This record gives sequence, C-alpha cells and structure tokens, in this order.
Amino acid sequence: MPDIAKLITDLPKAELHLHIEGTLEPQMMFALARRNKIDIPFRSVEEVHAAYNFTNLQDFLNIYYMAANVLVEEEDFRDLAVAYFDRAAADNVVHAEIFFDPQTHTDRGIPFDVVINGLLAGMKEAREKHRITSKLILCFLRHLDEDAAFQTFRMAEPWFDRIVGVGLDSSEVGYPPSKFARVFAAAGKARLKRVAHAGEEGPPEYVHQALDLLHIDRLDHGNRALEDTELTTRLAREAMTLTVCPLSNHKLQVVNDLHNHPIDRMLARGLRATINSDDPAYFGGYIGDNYRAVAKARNLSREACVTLARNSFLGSFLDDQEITPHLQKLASMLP
Ligand SMILES: Nc1ncnc2[nH]cnc12
Ligand SMILES: [Zn+2]
Repeated sequence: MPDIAKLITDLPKAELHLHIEGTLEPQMMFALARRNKIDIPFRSVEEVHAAYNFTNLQDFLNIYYMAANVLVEEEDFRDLAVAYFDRAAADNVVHAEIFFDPQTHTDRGIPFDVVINGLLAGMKEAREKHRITSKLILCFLRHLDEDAAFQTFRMAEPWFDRIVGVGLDSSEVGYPPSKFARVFAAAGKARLKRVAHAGEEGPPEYVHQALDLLHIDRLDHGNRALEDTELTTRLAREAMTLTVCPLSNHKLQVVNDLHNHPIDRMLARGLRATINSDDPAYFGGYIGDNYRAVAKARNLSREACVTLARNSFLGSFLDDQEITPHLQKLASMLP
C-alpha cells in the first residue's frame, strides 16, 4: 500500500457529517424490504447501482427518501447503525456525530421513539464492540415547513439529553436557513448545538444566514462560501468547522471532477475543513475512501491529511479532555 494510503487508514478520525439513512446499502435495503414486506422499485443490486446516477442533490434525495421506507422496526434502525459502525471501525473512526432525519420516518407513521431507541442501541453496541464514541444530531428537513420542524422539536424534547444538537438538511435551493431561525433559537435555548447544511448547492448568502440567523456551531459542506472572499475570511477567523464530503460533492456534481475539489484551497485559506462521507452507501465510499480519493486527486501531503483528521476532533462536540489523546496520537504520526 502506498505510504499515504496507509497513513490515511491509520489516522484516528472523527466523522462529523454522516446521515445514518445514507448508510443503507442495497443489500440491506433488499433484506429489510423483504422482512417488512415493503415494495421497492428495484429487482437487483445492479439495478440499484444503475439508479445511483445523480445529476444533482434532488435526484439523490428522491431515491434516498424512497429507500428509507424499508426502515420500520426498532431493530432495523439498530441494524443500520451497527452496520455503519462496523465499517467506520475498519476506517479507524473513533468518534462519530451522526445525523438522523426523524421526519422521514414519523411522516409515514413510525414513532419517534422507535427510531431513536434503535439508533441508540446501535451506538451502544458500537461503543462496546469497537470503543467508538458517538453522538446524535437531529436534522430538520428544510423542504418541510417551520411548523413541522417545531412539531419534531417538541417530539424530541424528552430525548434532549440523548441528542447533542440539531441540523438542517434536504433540498437546499429555495429553502433558506432564515425559514428555521425560530426553531434554531429554541434549540439554542435548550442548550443544543446547532449545525446546518449550507453552500452545498445554495449560494454564499445561505452560509451568511446560517451564521447570523441560525448561529451555527458547525457548517455542513460550505463549498460555495469560497465564492465570497470576505465570508471565507470570516469563517477562517471564527475557526468555523466545515464538514466537507468529497465523494458526495463529485456524485452530486457540486464539483465537476474530484481533481478540481477545493479541499486544499480551503486549508490554504485557513479554513478548518474536515473530511466526511455524507451518504456513503450512495456516493461510492466511506470516510477512508473519501480521504484516499481526494488525497490522490489533489496530491495531498501527509501534513494535510493529518491536519484534516486533527480538524475533525477540534470541530467535534467532544470536550477538550476527550480530544487530547486523539490529538497526541495524530501529532506522533508526523515525522
Ligand atoms: N448531502 C445532503 N445534502 C442535503 N440533505 C441531505 N440529506 C442526506 N444527504 C444530504
Ligand atoms: Zn449531508
């Protein structure tokens, strides 16, 4: 294995941008469809892969929401999480902050408690089996309205001690962060962390809104912030963590070619960029694959790879005491 690929495998990593519903591999989709007697419009894994030919975010989301219908029982959510953590362990992920989309499930009659109990069971198993720590981030679907977000927020209230924060995902353009300012203010009052997808397909203005109206602690994607020099300078000055997802960016045509991915430009501009997998079952790889693909395409140095891993801990919602051993390990991996 070339040096850099080995280094990448060995790096302890935190994954900060991972939609648990986006880890549903085709094989599991078929198994759960059978188990729960749910119709899906595919007959084979090959047919599924052929359908994963996206030209934009919405193309992907249409399939992603359809596939999520196979998740019904608590055990399904647990199995999904366990399968993700098994993969993450192989990539030396030691900590993961995972998104879940409760509205995708509650809107089709699956109780919130079924979803969260299943995920928490998977997280517990990951801790025992792999010593991976993890936290949950509840995402509001931005194509739905503010009332629906507030209903979800209230549904989640009894679980606030098991959720580290709230996020904002789904179709971006036409659904600005401003729509969710009040529910994010309520989350802030409840001492939850706040993150939001912005600047994936949406303009730099959405990143401004995420900062100024949602008061985010972390920016998911943020690619288009680079179009605004002052905004880029501000993100660097405020040490805002960007959760960047290279294979997703390529699959959804946020970047036309991985060779043009801006990851090293982000680092050069002082941004606290991190590497993550977003929806690995749909975009061709898990976190290690993302590191390796972008490192190769952009000829990243060992130092850059270590910086990216270091940023993942600095940008996590772990406390200083928890991240210190990981930072020490990373420091020892440089010559
Ligand atoms: N990349 C992404 N952007 C927005 N919403 C999502 N939901 C799952 N993956 C997403
Ligand atoms: Zn995402």
